[in-house]
Amino acid sequence: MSFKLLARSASRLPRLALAISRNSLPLASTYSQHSQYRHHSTKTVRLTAENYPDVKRDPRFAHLTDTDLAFFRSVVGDKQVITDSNDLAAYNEDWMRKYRGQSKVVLKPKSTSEISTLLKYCNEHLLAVVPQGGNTSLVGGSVPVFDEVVISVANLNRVRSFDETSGILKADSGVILENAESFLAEHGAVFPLDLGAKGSCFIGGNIATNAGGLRLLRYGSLHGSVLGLEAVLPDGTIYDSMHSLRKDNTGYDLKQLFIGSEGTLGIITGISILCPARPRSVNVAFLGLESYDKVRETFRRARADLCEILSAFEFMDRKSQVFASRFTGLPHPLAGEDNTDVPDYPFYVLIEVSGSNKEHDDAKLESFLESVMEDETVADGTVSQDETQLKTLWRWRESISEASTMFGGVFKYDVSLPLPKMYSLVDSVAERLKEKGLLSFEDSSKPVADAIGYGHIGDGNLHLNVCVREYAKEVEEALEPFVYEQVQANRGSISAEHGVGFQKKHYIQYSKSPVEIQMIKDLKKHYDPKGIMNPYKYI
Ligand SMILES: O=C(O)CC[C@@H](O)C(=O)O
Ligand SMILES: [Zn+2]
Repeated sequence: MSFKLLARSASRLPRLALAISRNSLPLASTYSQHSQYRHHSTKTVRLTAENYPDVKRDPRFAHLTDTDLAFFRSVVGDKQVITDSNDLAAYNEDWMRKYRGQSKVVLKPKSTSEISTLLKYCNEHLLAVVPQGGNTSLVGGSVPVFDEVVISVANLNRVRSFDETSGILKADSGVILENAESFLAEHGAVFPLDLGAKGSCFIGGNIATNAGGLRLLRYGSLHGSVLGLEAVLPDGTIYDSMHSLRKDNTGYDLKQLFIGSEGTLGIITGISILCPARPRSVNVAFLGLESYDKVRETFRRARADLCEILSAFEFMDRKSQVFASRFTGLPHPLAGEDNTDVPDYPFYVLIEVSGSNKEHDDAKLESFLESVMEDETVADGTVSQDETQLKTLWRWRESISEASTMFGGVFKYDVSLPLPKMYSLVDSVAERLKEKGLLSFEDSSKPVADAIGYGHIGDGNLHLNVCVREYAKEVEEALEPFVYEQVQANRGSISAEHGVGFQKKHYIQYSKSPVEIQMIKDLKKHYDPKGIMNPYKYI
């Protein structure tokens, strides 16, 4: 496969800049020769409860009994009650192998009414509950901390209806995002959310965590797209607002309470969501840039010049691309024939445009790229020529999250920051870890291998991944609350899109005022007075 390289002639484009920033790492090819990469090491799991002696099991909660199990079996059937310790492992542990709970039972109901019966029982018998979707949380939000009962919505996986005129999809919460997307593709529509974990995450979990993803820039947040919900409250009451209404101005918009509630107010069982028409032409450009300021300038120009066809604007730092290269094994998109002449820019940008007229959209993208390369805002780039290339270019962005676990583990920070300050957080964190003698790529006796930055620059959202060889407590202490203090000082948010979960439970005050925290606690107390829903997390 060969990509169309944008003009590399001297007249329109500076020569490939192989000079690297001061903090540079070896080039991708050299870097990948290091032997310290370990795919999904099994040695680094952190046992949540053991490592957090200040987090205690709430003594008000009951312990699971045989009577409870017999009741659960009578509701959902024997097969949907999982108690075998081997089978439980996948539900107790998150995909980063960072958090692990000790639940003794997973329930897999098949309907909203079964969930209602189960929750009513758990509430009456003071059994704490963790709702679980695809278990792709990045903040330890979807696994138990102690022995909570896991209620999985995996068996609620039907599309209920799709109205092609209005674009409204109604579906169970356990539909996998990618399946929803494929279904909609057949009907000329698109799900207004896309993210790297689409093959595993559930749309109900996306809503419970208010996932942001790769195209928020185009489609806005789920707070705008979700038109209605069905959810079961902790006492078993079914809240049904599965409307098809774009406009409903009758006071409090209660469904919003569940969007981003992280399973603390009930279990979402159904969603009604507005799905835009599927763009007929989509194109992606992958660019190399010489500074973060140039990344920002390119974004400013993209917004102004590409206007309504701009559908994603993502940025990746050099180190994140080194990781992606190693992880995917793909030839670099900006490399020469046979993957020679591998470029080495401190920053890369992925721009997606989508619209309804290919000729028009291509011409617009081309003239934008010509203009940013003409004045050397962008140093180098390539544009996809077909869908395969488009997907390959996206891999350079989408694979980073998983690639960041290659050394064994990762501390993930997902913050909103004003654009001018955004990247300096990555530098200051790396410096701090070095000063403390914790970071070295070369020296494998150090717990931290590297700190990388990438994210949805179009949404002001930075992903800072601190890639570790082990989940050492001293690393966590060097990072927290340091990262959150920096974010607060710049009036950012400690969670742009991943949520609070277990990881940020003690830090919510860095983003919410005492009045807001009190209002949240009041709501929680009102709807979940016994506190059974996803305890030890969020608030
Ligand atoms: O793993 C991360 O830190 C980011 C995951 C996801 O939000 C992404 O944008 O790729
Ligand atoms: Zn993200």
